[in-house]
Amino acid sequence: MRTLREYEAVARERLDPVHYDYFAGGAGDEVTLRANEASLARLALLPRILRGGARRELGVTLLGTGASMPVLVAPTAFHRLAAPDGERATVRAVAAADTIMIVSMAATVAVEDIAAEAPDAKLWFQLYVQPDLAFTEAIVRRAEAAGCRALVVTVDSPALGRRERDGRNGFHDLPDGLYCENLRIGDSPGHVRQIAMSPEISWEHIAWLRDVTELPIVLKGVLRAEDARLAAGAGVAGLIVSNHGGRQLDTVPATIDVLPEVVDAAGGLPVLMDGGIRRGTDVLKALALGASAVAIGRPVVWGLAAEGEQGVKGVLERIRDEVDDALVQCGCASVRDLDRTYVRC
Ligand SMILES: Cc1cc2nc3c(=O)[nH]c(=O)nc-3n(C[C@H](O)[C@H](O)[C@H](O)COP(=O)(O)O)c2cc1C
Ligand SMILES: CCCCC(=O)C(=O)O
Repeated sequence: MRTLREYEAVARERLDPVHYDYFAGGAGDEVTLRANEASLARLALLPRILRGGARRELGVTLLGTGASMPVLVAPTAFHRLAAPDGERATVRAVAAADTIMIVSMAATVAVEDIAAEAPDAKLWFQLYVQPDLAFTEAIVRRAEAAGCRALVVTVDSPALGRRERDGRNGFHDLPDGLYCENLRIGDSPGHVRQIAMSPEISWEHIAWLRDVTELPIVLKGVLRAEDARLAAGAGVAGLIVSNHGGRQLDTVPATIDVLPEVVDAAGGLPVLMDGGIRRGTDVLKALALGASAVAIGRPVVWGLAAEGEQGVKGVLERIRDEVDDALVQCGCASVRDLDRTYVRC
């Protein structure tokens, strides 16, 4: 497989079609799902000439965590549906690539076991704040104890998105034997249905979370400038511009289209972006428009389904090569050289 899209084609052949639809699908008419990739494709890169460097610097530091490239692994649920070792295979590949894995709260391997599988892996933990604060705090303590270095709080899910493919396929729960291991309490296994996506979660919960943990808090799912301003005022450490890969509210804008206004409102906080990143050129466009880094969701799942750990490694190395190629073609020696003049809107 030479490209991220080729990994998707192989994954599609290997996966149970019901599980493929869960991974691939979006909400409603999937307008936003398509828009993420389409808007990135529509932007043009404007390279400089007669400059650059013999070697490119791709590394970034995010909230004190170094990554060898500006491409992180977005939190995605249920990796054991894609490959038997699930998140264990993913974390080995992520550690080898020296980037950051954002572990999903809905992982099918416990965060402690993910951390133990690759002790030098750099992990952040994704959290859906639960109305049961004692339960939420217990999960935060587990993530801290496992060595996670940031909490990524998903704020675009006051309710689960309307995923019509899953409805048609009757996919509402994990098959027997697979559990949401981060929700396990004592001997009772964690079930997907236990994850509350609650419309009652508010800024007060973010303030509560700041009191509960020393970990930096990143809000994932920001699309509007005024929310970025509120976030900066609420003492969060970073933002992720995300529409959940088109899986929550359909017809919201493509993430790349709102990135600049969120960056301008974020008061200097690091802003990451995800949604539709499939090529090195997509990464450059997001960085040029102010992102500190991007994250990829589905391509990692496709690598995992196609070839397990090797497949995730393949996906990460191909996007790294493409970022390097796009930089050299743009006349840049470093990801830090990019600015808005490199993109024509
Ligand atoms: C199968 C799947 C599961 C996901 N699970 C989670 C999750 O558990 N928590 C979360 O915050 N986001 C979740 N997301 C959203 C991703 O973190 C990310 O925002 C999105 O996939 C980025 O778009 P991309 O798939 O086009 O790269 C999931 C996305 C997919 C495709
Ligand atoms: C209840 C788990 C939800 C995982 C998720 O966020 C997604 O499928 O997009």
